[in-house]
Amino acid sequence: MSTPAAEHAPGLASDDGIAARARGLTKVYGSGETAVLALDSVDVDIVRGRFTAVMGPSGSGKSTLMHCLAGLDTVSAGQVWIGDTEITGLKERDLTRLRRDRIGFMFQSFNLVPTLNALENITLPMDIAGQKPNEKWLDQVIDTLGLRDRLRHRPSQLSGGQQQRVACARALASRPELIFADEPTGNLDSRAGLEVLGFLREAVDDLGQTVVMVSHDPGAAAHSDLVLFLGDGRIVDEMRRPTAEAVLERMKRFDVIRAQFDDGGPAPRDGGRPPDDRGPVPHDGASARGTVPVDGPPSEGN
Ligand SMILES: Nc1ncnc2c1ncn2[C@@H]1O[C@H](COP(=O)(O)OP(=O)(O)OP(=O)(O)O)[C@@H](O)[C@H]1O
Repeated sequence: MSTPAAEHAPGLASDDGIAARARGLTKVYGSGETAVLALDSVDVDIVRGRFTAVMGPSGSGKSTLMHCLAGLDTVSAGQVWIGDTEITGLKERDLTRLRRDRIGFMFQSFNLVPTLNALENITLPMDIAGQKPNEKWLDQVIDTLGLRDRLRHRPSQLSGGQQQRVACARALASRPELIFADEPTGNLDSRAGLEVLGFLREAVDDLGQTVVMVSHDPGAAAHSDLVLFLGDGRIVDEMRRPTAEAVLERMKRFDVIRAQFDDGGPAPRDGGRPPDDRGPVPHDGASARGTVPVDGPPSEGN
């Protein structure tokens, strides 16, 4: 399959349009009576050149899923691939190199180095890795993010939104196959948050990047192409071309389920999917377990 994103981003490892994949991904924290099943045999395909949001109630496993997909945490069972490289079972040294070379990270705290200016912060991971930035790409990232006239400023001379844009540029600078963003707007006011989401959207649409974002905010998820909903460590639903209202409505259903459970009823393992949606997983891969068909992503963004 050839997507515009694939054409934009030569040299990516996998030819099948999948930037990251998990099969049977299971994560248990602790052991014995205190063991917590954070991820329960999750199957998921992250489509390349798309913006995927991961949502779900607190404790549903969003961060754990992101950390396991990004090779930041070990898995208890199952397999994870970045492109066509299986990362489960990689030695720590190889995993570190893979993360450095192929993945960009954006966290709630920007983690900028206060003594370095914006440009130095942006190129820092590549400097550490001894890599030369591709100047044309770097220019494109800097201009897309509107940082051209801020490059010589230190983080303390930048607004929160500008700092997050620098963090975004740093994640993009080495042209990673995949960007993982954990609550990237969590520390920002709504205007700056919207800016960052707009830039992530542009990174996908204009630069062909693949973004996976964990968020609590339906408005943030509305910038994505696809929302995966986690409930009790499972992908229980997904939504294409989401709107904030539709995501909010879906999230409310988790609250209803939780309230019923708190009242003594059994908690369904499907996170409140409507009864009609509870059929078996279709053979084309669409569905109930969060497997996104390669040919099925939306053709337009928000
Ligand atoms: N290091 C850990 N040790 C033990 N339990 C953990 C650890 N990390 C996460 N958990 C548990 O695993 C489950 C999933 O946690 P996770 O942080 O992935 O959820 P989340 O959906 O990201 O939550 P939130 O929205 O509150 O950030 C929770 O029950 C959590 O308490």
